[in-house]
Amino acid sequence: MTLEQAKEKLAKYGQEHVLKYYGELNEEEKQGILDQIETTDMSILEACKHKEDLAKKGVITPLAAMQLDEIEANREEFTATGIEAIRQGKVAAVLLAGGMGTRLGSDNPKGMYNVGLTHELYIFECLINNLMEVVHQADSWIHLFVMTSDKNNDATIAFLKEHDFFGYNAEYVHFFKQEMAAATDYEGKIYLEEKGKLSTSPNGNGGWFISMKNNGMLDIVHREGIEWINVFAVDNVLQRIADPCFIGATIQKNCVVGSKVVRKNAPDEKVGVMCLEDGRPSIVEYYELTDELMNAKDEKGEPAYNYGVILNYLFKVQDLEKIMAEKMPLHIVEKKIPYLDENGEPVKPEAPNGYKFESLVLDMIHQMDSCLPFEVVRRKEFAPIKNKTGVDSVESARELLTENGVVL
Ligand SMILES: CC(=O)N[C@H]1[C@@H](OP(=O)(O)O)O[C@H](CO)[C@@H](O)[C@@H]1O
Repeated sequence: MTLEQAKEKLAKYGQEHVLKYYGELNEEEKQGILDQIETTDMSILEACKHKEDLAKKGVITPLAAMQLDEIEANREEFTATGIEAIRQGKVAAVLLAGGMGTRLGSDNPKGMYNVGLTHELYIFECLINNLMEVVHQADSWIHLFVMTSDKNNDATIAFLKEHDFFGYNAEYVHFFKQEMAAATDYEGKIYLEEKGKLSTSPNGNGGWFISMKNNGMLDIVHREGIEWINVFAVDNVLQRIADPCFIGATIQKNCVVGSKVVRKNAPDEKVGVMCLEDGRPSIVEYYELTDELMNAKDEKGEPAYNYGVILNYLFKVQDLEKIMAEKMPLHIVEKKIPYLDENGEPVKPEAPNGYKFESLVLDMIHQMDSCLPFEVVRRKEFAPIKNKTGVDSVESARELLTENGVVL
């Protein structure tokens, strides 16, 4: 993009200030900021002006989950169907790993965190070990797509190569980067991180399929005849990936999405809850859950919204492609954003000073016609590492790993 074109685009969105230091930049930096201006979706900044209209929910009603007893009664049949789909190469997995281990006190990609005590055991390693169990069971490799971000792509690739992909077949591992979104002040003006660099952050986990497309990954999906994609989060070390029983149940129930859920351990547990919204499958994120929904009871007196998602979804590719052109709701998150002050000096704020814009994978569920919430045993499949200590931490995950026979 030329300087003229950049100016034109910036003027349209009232962001001309980002070129304030353009004259001071060297040629490479100039090109850098022009490229950034070209690739940044600025229409989303308009969102700031209509904050109230964003991500508004419709009428929420309960959605029943397939519970453990029903799953047990059909385990063999579901598993056989799932294994068959895997053997036919119809199933792939997508690891959402764009994040850093900042909250764990690490500067590395989150997946590089070592949860081992007497020997090294990295989060990535735990996940690959889990997937390997299915590879052995099905006697078939499963394509694993790894979503990284600008912040951690090179480190992630180098780390996995250095460790020989923890025994996974490298031909079945593919990397792609999630896109970045601009971060702004409270007036919707983009911050500068450096004189030649807009302040940006990963665009949320809802952009994963579009990013796969933009990075040429769908060519692989089509070439290989992949029909189902299991997306999952990097932070859950007990995550069962490409679980044949889950895949089989989703296929047999004729659903276009499956979502692994756990019975909530408290009404205010920090998990999104499965529900129907205006009659379609949906998820209300924990910070948007009203007291009324939190305490609602069904006819049996049980909590009506009792199934929390563990960020493990199985999507039908065909249906993902159908919704690709649809706009996703944007979530605005208040954050501490490093920026340059009036004198061009870098500032690391102590308190939130602006917005980041994210689209969320759970909003994709609402765009789908049907979803099977599939209950799993919490202590066998859910050990998320969000913090260093306390609830959902390295400590609690270690306890659960040990309980499941993993030697730390
Ligand atoms: C946008 C999104 O996918 N949020 C997920 C995700 O939330 P966190 O804020 O990352 O903890 O993980 C939770 C499970 O650990 C899940 O319940 C929730 O819905």
